[in-house]
Amino acid sequence: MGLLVDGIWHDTWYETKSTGGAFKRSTAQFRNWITADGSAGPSGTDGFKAESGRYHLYVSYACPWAHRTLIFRALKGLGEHISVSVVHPDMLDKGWTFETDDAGATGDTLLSKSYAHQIYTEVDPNYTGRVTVPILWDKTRHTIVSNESSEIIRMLNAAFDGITGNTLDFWPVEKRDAIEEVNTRIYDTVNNGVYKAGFATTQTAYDAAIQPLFDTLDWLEAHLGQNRYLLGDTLTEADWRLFTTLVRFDPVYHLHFKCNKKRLIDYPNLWAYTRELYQIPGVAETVHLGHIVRHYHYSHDTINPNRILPVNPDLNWDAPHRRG
Ligand SMILES: N[C@@H](CCC(=O)N[C@@H](CS)C(=O)NCC(=O)O)C(=O)O
Repeated sequence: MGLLVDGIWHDTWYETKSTGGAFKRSTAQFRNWITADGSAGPSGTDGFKAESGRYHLYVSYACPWAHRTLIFRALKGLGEHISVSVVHPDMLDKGWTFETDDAGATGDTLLSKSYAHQIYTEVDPNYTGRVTVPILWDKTRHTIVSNESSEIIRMLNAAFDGITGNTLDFWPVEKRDAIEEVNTRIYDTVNNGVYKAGFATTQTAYDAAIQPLFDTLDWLEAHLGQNRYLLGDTLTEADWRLFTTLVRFDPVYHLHFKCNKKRLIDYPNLWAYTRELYQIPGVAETVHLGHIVRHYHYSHDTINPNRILPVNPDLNWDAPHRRG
């Protein structure tokens, strides 16, 4: 675990002293958008036109943010249009690596790098910042389009529709305000909330994260008792953003991040909802619990210094969900 400073890799854990033990996630720096005609998106520059075979995704199967992009690639029929490399689940002193000695870790099938930080310095030899996945790479311009998953999924949602003919819309215009509202609460208290609990280095910081997390899960349990999806009858990006955290909840966050007031399976509606999303064709193939469990427990030695992997209960993801 580390970061780049002026293009040089430094092996240091997250700094939490200056924030009273609280984990603060840094902001992604590459913020261009792929669009259907190559015009600029809401941020960044123009010139990233949707074209088959032009773009490459670097992901970790363990990472909930990268997982969103894999789900959109699958659901939007982009498998044959956007290639993928998968990092090794262990993120140790060199950060994400392209070692291949774990089933599913592909190596860097595009640029043949050894470490993900070399992809960042390929674009900016003086890059300063964290080296995160997902990374969306442009083979034509030899640069990073974006390293912000919330924006990558919105590009994949629409930019390639003219190429694929897939018009599924997970970010419908008329629901965008409502999606934003639910995303904000879920990001702060659930998606990032589990990290705030897990990476807290003081009791106060942990306590400040854990209550809002379970308050939101209790609210979601009630909400999903009345609604099939977060926004009612329409499946939207808000559901997929929640899903990648829920799928990791019992295998990892419950124990490793001390989010243990309740398990996912203690919430009947949330658990059935998670299974419904899991069972949508194409989604199960994006869920790699082996990488998920291995990554967190093996990589975060400040939390689990002996790197012992827990056995974990078997969850039946294929059990009928009986929703809808
Ligand atoms: N804002 C980013 C966050 C991505 C992120 O934090 N990814 C984690 C993996 S789950 C990572 O690569 N962390 C490495 C680090 O922080 O050094 C996004 O959503 O795309």
